[in-house]
Amino acid sequence: MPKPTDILSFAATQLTLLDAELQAELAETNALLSSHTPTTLSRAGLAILNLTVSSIRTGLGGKTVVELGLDPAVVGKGDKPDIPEHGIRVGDIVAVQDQPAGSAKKSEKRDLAKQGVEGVVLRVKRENIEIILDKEDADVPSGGKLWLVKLANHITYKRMNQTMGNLGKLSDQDYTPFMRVLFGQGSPSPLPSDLNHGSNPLHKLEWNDPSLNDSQKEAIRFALASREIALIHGPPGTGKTHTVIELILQLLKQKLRILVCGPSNISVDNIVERLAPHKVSMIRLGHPARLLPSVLNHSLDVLTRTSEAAALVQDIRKEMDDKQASIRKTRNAKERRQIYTDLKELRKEFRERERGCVDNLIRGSKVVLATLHGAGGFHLKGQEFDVVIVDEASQALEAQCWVPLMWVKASKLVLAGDHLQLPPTIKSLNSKEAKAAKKAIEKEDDADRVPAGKMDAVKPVVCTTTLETTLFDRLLALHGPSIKRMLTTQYRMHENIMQFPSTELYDSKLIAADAVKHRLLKDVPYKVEDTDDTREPIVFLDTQGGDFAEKSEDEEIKKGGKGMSLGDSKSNEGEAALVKLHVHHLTEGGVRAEDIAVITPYNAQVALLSGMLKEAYPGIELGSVDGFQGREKEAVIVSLVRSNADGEVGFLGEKRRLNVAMTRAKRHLCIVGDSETVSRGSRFLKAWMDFLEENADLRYPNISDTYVDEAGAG
Ligand SMILES: Nc1ncnc2c1ncn2[C@@H]1O[C@H](COP(=O)(O)OP(=O)(O)OP(=O)(O)O)[C@@H](O)[C@H]1O
Repeated sequence: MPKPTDILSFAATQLTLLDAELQAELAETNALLSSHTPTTLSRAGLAILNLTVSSIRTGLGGKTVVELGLDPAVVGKGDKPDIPEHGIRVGDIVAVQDQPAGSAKKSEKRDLAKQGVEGVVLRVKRENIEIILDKEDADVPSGGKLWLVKLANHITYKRMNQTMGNLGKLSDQDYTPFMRVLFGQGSPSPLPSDLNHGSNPLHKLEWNDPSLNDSQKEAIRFALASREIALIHGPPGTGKTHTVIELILQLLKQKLRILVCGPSNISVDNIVERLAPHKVSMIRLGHPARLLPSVLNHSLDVLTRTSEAAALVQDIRKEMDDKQASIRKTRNAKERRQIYTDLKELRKEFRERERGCVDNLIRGSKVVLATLHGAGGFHLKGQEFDVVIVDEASQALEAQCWVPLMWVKASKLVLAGDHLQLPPTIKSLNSKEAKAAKKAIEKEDDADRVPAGKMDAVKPVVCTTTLETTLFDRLLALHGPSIKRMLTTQYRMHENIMQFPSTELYDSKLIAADAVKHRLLKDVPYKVEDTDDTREPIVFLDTQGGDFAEKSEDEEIKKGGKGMSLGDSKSNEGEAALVKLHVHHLTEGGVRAEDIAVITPYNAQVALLSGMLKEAYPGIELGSVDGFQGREKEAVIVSLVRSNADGEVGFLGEKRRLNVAMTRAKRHLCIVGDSETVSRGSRFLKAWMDFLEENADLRYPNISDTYVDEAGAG
């Protein structure tokens, strides 16, 4: 019997864990801000110096938008006023402050982090950057030079916290039967007994895409027939989004109203783009600056401007802009106060009119799309949907999934994802709260342990969660595999590349589509020579023997938003040289650098490789395994890095990370690693090394090869 999850204690645990996660993120940002000078932060891409306000206007929701550009005093004569390269992106939370002197002491800087105004980056252009301010009456520092600095993103936490807070306030009679199923207090309604037979009406569906494969069709029928929950399990390259699109079209044929969400803007935009050719009446919520240009025509903002009611809203917007402009000209405190009062009134009026206009638009749409977080905006409060679909569901925190579920009225949920790839990144994994939650889970597991050999008959049960447990994981654990259907034909990898992950992780169920199963690099649709490398789907450069030892390094702050983490990382120079050599061989054979990706679990190795490869091969893509999830390339080289006498594998011990690493390549996968060290890491790693030994083109490079060929390798 599945053990039901106590909803109140679930909400309380989530709140504690979310708070620990926020604290971890704040601590990381504070450590950065307090221990580095503004110049270092700017070099690391986390701050922009020497700015001034170039204009202030009213944006969506009546919020103040400040545009910042480079201070003309720092722009050389005849130079373009372009902002130097930085890693601040749309959606980032930033503070705008008077710029501290370059020599400011650490403690002064720490205080500064609390001054100035905070806001969200709305638009990033070469010459300026726009920020929506959080507080309506915030006074932007003016006069001297300003700087802008990236802060921890606490806004997403706020919404998740509110959601979990609201969940925790419900009483027993508030729980709908749908919610009870989500917490195992009820079982999903039984499926029609003839679902798998031709007699069921769902077998007479007219498909919009006749090329759907059988597992995709079965998943769609299953999702249509399920009353409360359906999980669509899409291993790498199996057309998960393809299936979701067809599902949406079928639901629309049944005249149902659908809310489609994903954890990121890109996951949602991807669906909008693929639905657009089907002429679906849909609306995409979310700020236009965060949406892909191709999606804008479906965005609420653009539709609001082009609809009839829009004119009324525009009038007020103009009046507010004029008032904003006048504040800056006024020095008189009394006048300024009056203007703020007027603005407040106008803002109220603006919101009311805007709400009316927006409400009409949204209520008229059969498909509404938003990020999970965005679905919690006031626009959707209490609206009714027949089905909520979450794509990339295993990339979302459970609390994130509850944002739409608590906010709109819905009675059915479809999750599409792959719980065997990486879950969302968690920073507080080792916090006190996270450890306590893990312990509680282990205790539950122990209580449920069954005699060996009977395991299959028992469903795993997870009543307590860590932040890493996604809703997808928890539902699967709660109700067992009968609530999911797996897509089994993959359209990405050569069959040899697919084989190991299929056997080890997907019950040997994956099948390579005919179009891809024998594709090699030498067959790409441009001229590539037939070489020892281009004719091999898998190459293993085994560095065993101890000559290619790893190195530990303290990671410096890196350029760009994602590289904020400080701490211990690993690199391996010998492996990096082998990677370079392999890239050299591939490109010599005619493979374009743009068709090659080099990935590795360690940031220090990314940095090392970047220094060695970027200049010689500008088109090549380099990055962490985690950052490459969801992507694919013709040729992928994976540098495993770990090589030590103790068999320490750290990060590599995570199966889901390895799964991502080994399933990105379409035609050629080259693994560079030390089989001796790696195979000691886990049973899974041992099995992988054995598989490579038998099935890959196995090579034992010599450290001296890397010196000789280095010279010739560009
Ligand atoms: N039935 C099908 N017939 C032919 N090609 C298909 C079919 N289904 C999916 N594909 C192709 O497979 C590829 C992957 O599809 P899609 O982008 O939907 O995958 P996904 O599973 O969402 O991706 P990921 O593996 O990154 O999660 C696409 O190129 C798509 O056109």
